[in-house]
Amino acid sequence: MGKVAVLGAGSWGTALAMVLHDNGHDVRLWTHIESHAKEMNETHTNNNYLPGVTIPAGLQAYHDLSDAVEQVSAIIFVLPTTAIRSVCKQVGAVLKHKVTMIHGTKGIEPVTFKRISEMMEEELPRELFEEIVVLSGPSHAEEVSIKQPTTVTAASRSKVAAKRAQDLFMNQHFRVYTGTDLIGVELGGSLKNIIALGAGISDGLGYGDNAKAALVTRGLTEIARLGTAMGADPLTFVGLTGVGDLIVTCTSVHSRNWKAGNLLAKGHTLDSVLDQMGMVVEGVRTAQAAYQLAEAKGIQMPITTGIYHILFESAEPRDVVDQLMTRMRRQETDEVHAMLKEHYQD
Ligand SMILES: NC(=O)C1=CN([C@@H]2O[C@H](COP(=O)(O)OP(=O)(O)OC[C@H]3O[C@@H](n4cnc5c(N)ncnc54)[C@H](OP(=O)(O)O)[C@@H]3O)[C@@H](O)[C@H]2O)C=CC1
Ligand SMILES: O=C(CO)COP(=O)(O)O
Repeated sequence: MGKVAVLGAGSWGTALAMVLHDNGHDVRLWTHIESHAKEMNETHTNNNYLPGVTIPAGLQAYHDLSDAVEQVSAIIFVLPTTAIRSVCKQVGAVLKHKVTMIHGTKGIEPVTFKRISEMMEEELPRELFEEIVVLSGPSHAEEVSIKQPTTVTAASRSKVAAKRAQDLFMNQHFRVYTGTDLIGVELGGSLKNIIALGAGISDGLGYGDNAKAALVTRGLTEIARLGTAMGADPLTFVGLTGVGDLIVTCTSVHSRNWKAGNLLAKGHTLDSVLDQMGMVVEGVRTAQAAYQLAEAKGIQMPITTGIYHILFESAEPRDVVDQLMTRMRRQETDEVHAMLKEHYQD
């Protein structure tokens, strides 16, 4: 078992570091805040991000990035999307050898429309890695940190790199599949956060299970519509990192995106919601990116568009629901369903 670094000591970085520690790795959990590293090492807790969870004594928090990445065989980026570019630059300045680069971040950059692995490829010196791996799936940190059964997928263009990530993380509580559809896995994990904001809004408005099931199902259709236009395999969206993650994020009490949507529906402003959350709510910026991307590509994403209007143009949630319900009459299936049908007929 070797040395590995987890960059980002929020809820997900801490939970993933605990999985790696359980698997016998020498884990360095890096935070950009010195007092945070000190507090975690002294108290074995991370109360702002994973309250009530004890961090094992052998799992060390680091503040010095060059110490954290020294001699590691793998680096796992578990940061908000907004921090990926700057932390990659910092890693590029201190890392001296090739490693397996993995990330667990779920977002798309507005304006550039870049996925996380694309940003990493742009910012990290090419000689430091071969192919990037994304680790994604229905996996809330709160459950992973207490060893509740969880399944995820490690996807990379390189089967060898995906297998390396599987070997690092897999254990009896944390089951890791491999895959090669990097684009589909990254997009599914990012776009589902927008729909989860919608599920929180729907629940906050007092709508019931029928509305939520409709959001999940029609949300999946528009995720797959954009995803396939971006080069993803449509089948990925019916797997763990597509519908699986969509279900958990739209229904779990742990979801940050669901909670944020719920508060918005109850009349809180976006700024006050983001202040209250104290953790990253990726769906907000991803809604901006997906809305811009759908407009640029002429792709129909009515739910995403409605949520964008609520977030950034002060639209009333109830009016958005009315608009969605009274859109032009359509048939249910479209080109994404046709692609799936073709696949299953093969
Ligand atoms: N939470 C979960 O259950 C899951 C989350 N994810 C994804 O993982 C990613 C991280 O999420 P999560 O752990 O929940 O986020 P949190 O908000 O819990 O933690 C984010 C961490 O990143 C740090 N950070 C913020 N900006 C920077 C920066 N510029 N440089 C260095 N560190 C920085 C924060 O530090 P500070 O304390 O200073 O803010 C904090 O330690 C997101 O993309 C999320 O969607 C994926 C699966 C599950
Ligand atoms: O991606 C997640 C679960 O798989 C986490 O979602 P939230 O950020 O909404 O909590």
